[in-house]
Amino acid sequence: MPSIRAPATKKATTLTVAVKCRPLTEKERGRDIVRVNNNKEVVVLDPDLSKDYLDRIQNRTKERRYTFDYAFAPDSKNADVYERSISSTISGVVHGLNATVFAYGSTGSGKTYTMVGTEGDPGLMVLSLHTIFDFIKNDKSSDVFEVTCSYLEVYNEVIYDLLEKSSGHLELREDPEQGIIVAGLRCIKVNSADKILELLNVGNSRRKTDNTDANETSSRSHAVLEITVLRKQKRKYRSQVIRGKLALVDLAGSERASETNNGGQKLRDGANINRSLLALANCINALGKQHKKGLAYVPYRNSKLTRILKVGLSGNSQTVMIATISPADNQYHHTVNTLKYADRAKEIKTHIQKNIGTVDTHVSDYQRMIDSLQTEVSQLKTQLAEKETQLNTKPTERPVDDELSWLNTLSQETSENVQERINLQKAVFELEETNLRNRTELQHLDDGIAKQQAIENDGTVVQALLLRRQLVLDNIRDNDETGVIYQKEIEANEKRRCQLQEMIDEAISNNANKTYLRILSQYRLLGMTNTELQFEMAMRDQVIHNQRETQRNLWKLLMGLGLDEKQLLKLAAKQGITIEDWTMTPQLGLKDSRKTGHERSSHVPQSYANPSRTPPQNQEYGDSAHTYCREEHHSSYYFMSHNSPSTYMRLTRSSENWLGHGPSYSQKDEWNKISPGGTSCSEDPLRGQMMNRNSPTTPVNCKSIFPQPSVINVSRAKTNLSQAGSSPV
Ligand SMILES: Nc1ncnc2c1ncn2[C@@H]1O[C@H](COP(=O)(O)OP(=O)(O)OP(=O)(O)O)[C@@H](O)[C@H]1O
Repeated sequence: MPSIRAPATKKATTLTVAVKCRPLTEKERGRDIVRVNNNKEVVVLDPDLSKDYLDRIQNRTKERRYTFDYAFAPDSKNADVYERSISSTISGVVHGLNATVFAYGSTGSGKTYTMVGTEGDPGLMVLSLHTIFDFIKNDKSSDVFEVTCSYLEVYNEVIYDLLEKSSGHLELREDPEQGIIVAGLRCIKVNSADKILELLNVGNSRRKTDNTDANETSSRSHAVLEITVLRKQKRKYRSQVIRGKLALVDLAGSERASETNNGGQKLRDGANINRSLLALANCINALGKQHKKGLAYVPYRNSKLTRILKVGLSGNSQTVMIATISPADNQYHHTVNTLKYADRAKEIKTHIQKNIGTVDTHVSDYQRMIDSLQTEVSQLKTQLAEKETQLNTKPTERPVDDELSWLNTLSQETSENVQERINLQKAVFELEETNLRNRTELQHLDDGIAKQQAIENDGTVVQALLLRRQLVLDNIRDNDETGVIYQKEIEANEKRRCQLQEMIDEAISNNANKTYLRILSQYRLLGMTNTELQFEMAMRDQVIHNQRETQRNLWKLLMGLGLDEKQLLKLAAKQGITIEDWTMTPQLGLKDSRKTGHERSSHVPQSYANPSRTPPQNQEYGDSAHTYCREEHHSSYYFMSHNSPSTYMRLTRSSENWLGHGPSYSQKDEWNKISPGGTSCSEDPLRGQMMNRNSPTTPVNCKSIFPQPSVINVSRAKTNLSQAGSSPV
């Protein structure tokens, strides 16, 4: 019997921001200039004591005041921070929700102290782990839990596994289900908090730290501890798996070269740390701006750190930012800077939903292909490394030093060139996707303005719409400017690629180290094929996304009919359909950490089956009018407006398919697409593929049937890609 699953509810939530001020350390002889009021307000006094009364009342003081969800004075313990600001978030992880906690602040402000802590004052990582295992221990259901953990660091834009003794460089990969993941990262099964703490200690001892003027044990890398809780539930028809993830992030501290007195490697580390923190700050800026201005492009791709934090910043995650500050007067600028970003982060919205899969959920074919390609790429990399060692050790084969270093440079540059290309190309697609949405909104606004002008007397609504229109136009312009920069970078990358290819070709024809060069060529080629496949997958993601959206809409429609649960189940049974997860659907079981006391129990109602209850609101299903949940199609660049009239068209058509009537060809042109080869096609929601209309079991190449603007983008991208990767170098 076919079955449909009630959609997992989405809940829009804002980032929780807590500020923690550390005590003055013994070494610091300065003045304490930070005051915390009512556990919410942070006041930073003007460090310049010489300012007189007149300056102050004429507002010439540099005193600053900010309000946050929570603020903690220097005498607070880590346990206070934990209890008040994140404990409720952590408990959601056992119920299939994602959570991210990250500490942000300048060097020496207390991030590591807050996240890791000491024996007498255990940090948030330690306290969270205890909560998770306590929950599991006290769980009375028959569910089976499996907890795994990974621990990585990003140092100088390279990812290392902290749970591996001598970890190599790890790569980031985009997974349609899980978002960004780190390929090859070790995930260890654990059954107690103590075991994870042991691993945490081992990992911390491997972390890159250094003694700087600002901090004796300054972390020079960003560390991410990720705990995954799998909960297997036996259901009537099949097993269900709920997966919750908790990411705890200890960032490296921003610093000023002039203050740290660093030189050489330390200076370079500092520059890299600042670069990735700047990328994070830019993302926070853009996300904060989005709240006011709609769809601004968020440059996640500018650093590994921001790509790793992407889900925590805007996707399916309940996120807490702990901004750490020092109370010392000589840290005034750092403190105010941190507070400014924290203030902006308050505006960031994420969308949380349970991660539910079934045991028989199969990995898509595309994903398998990409996985195997990536394994091949990583094997080739190992071969390359081995070859390099041989070249170093075998005296008979050893080429002259010049050749060796030339080959090393070539290999390094080839690898960087491929990675850069992949990143740039995807960034351009994401940018185009953002602007496509902006243009759709612009179109709606123009229609709205025209309609409103015809009926309105005082023009207030028109004014508001015009204001919004201007903001959207600004966004489009900003994004276009960024796009031009990316295009130039792609051209430069392409030029470099040609140069590298020529160098390798020449070397092969000159009989240089052939095997090595062939491996290098192969590596390049596979890197590019990999990119192509990822794009194909992005298209597929979009089809899946649209299916989900249609299902969501169908569900909404069902709920809106006012039938009770029994009637609906009966109706479904008549059609031979089982409805799964009925009671679980509207329940996220999550508290809004921003509220306190009795206000906190903002649960979504248990069931909408009772007609007297409120039908689902937009927000609970992801604000369908203006909120676009990127986690569902994070790598996609096709967009169909959520609030356009076509939503209903899609629903009608798809519902017919769902009920087994087969596709209807009488719908609008939008759904009657013609591939360039002249084949008419329609989308099969069950297969998630476009099918040839004349032969409904024959899939049609997806890229040919999407709406016009996207088709243009893809062909251009495809051309670029084939130019870049079709011929082995
Ligand atoms: N709440 C606190 N109570 C007591 N000491 C603290 C507290 N927070 C931080 N410290 C002390 O301040 C110093 C700097 O803290 P920490 O190493 O955690 O800073 P950080 O922000 O992680 O720095 P970096 O970015 O350089 O790694 C340490 O000596 C730490 O013990």
